Amino acid sequence: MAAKIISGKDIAKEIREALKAEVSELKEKHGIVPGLVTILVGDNPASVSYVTAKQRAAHELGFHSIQDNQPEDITEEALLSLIKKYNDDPAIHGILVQLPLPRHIDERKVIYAIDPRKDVDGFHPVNVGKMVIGEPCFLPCTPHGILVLLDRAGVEVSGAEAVVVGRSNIVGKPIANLLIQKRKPVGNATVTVCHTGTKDLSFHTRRADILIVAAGRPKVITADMVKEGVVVIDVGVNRIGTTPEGKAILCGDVDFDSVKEKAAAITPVPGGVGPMTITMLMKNTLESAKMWAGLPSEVA
Ligand SMILES: Nc1nc(=O)c2c([nH]1)NC[C@@H]1CN(c3ccc(C(=O)N[C@@H](CCC(=O)O)C(=O)O)cc3)C=[N+]21
Repeated sequence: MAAKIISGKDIAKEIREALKAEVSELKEKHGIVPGLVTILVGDNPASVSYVTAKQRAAHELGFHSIQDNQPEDITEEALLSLIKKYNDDPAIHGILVQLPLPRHIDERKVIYAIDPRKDVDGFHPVNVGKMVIGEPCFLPCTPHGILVLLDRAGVEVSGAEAVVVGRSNIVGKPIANLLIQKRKPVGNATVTVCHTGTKDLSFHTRRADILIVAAGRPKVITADMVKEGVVVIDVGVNRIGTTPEGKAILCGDVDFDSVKEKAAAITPVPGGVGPMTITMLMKNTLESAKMWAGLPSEVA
């Protein structure tokens, strides 16, 4: 069986159209413009390209958006006071500090410094805690995007065996948590969480009806490790080379070419989860703007 390709790119485009309409309505009816600041420390090429994509999306939706570039050697103290400035800025509803940060800066301190009501990444412990107990909050963008992808692709999640490979704070842990919740439309799965050190990884992955891979290693999941008819969500973004024109060559954590022959559905890399991550950042920022204005919102 050749898999249905779940195009995150197309689904993201549809959702952004809907968000755009909502942004204009918010502007017309209430005079509110969602505001997003993305803070980039240094000039790591991958980080620059992600932040640029986020800013482009924000512009396209009609957000007030600020790209705040800081030098690699900014002190932790200066970065923390910059965050405080945006915490206190009423035109800003979402603050994103691009990770990873240089080694001399404590990421924990930075995440704790962001006002949880502007934490559109969903990384602050207040939001992580609310997510775990099922309260309205900012969901982390990648797991949030995966929920939407599964919903839009019509995947039956309730009662399914979902296997997550990877246990990071930004993908593995939160997606496993969300999938076990009594949550509609996507939830009520039976979840196993593995990682690259799991004994007999393929014993687990072969049981999966839904396989979510965020291992951070190129092509760790091969065709022999999955069952016929599985739905595969590939979260990996690995740069494995450069084209003669100087563009990065990307691949996922799944060996797409072989796995697609056995899967019922699969997300590609690029064009799968990545565009959804950015779209959910926009969604969270819009919901934040509504919350700050005292309007009904999904995050409060
Ligand atoms: N505070 C913070 N929040 C983040 O959300 C965050 C972060 N730091 N640090 C890095 C990771 C990574 N991430 C991606 C977003 C979009 C694509 C994406 O759109 N990828 C395109 C390809 C992009 C390309 O060509 O490089 C695709 O898969 O089609 C990928 C990765 C967000 N992250």
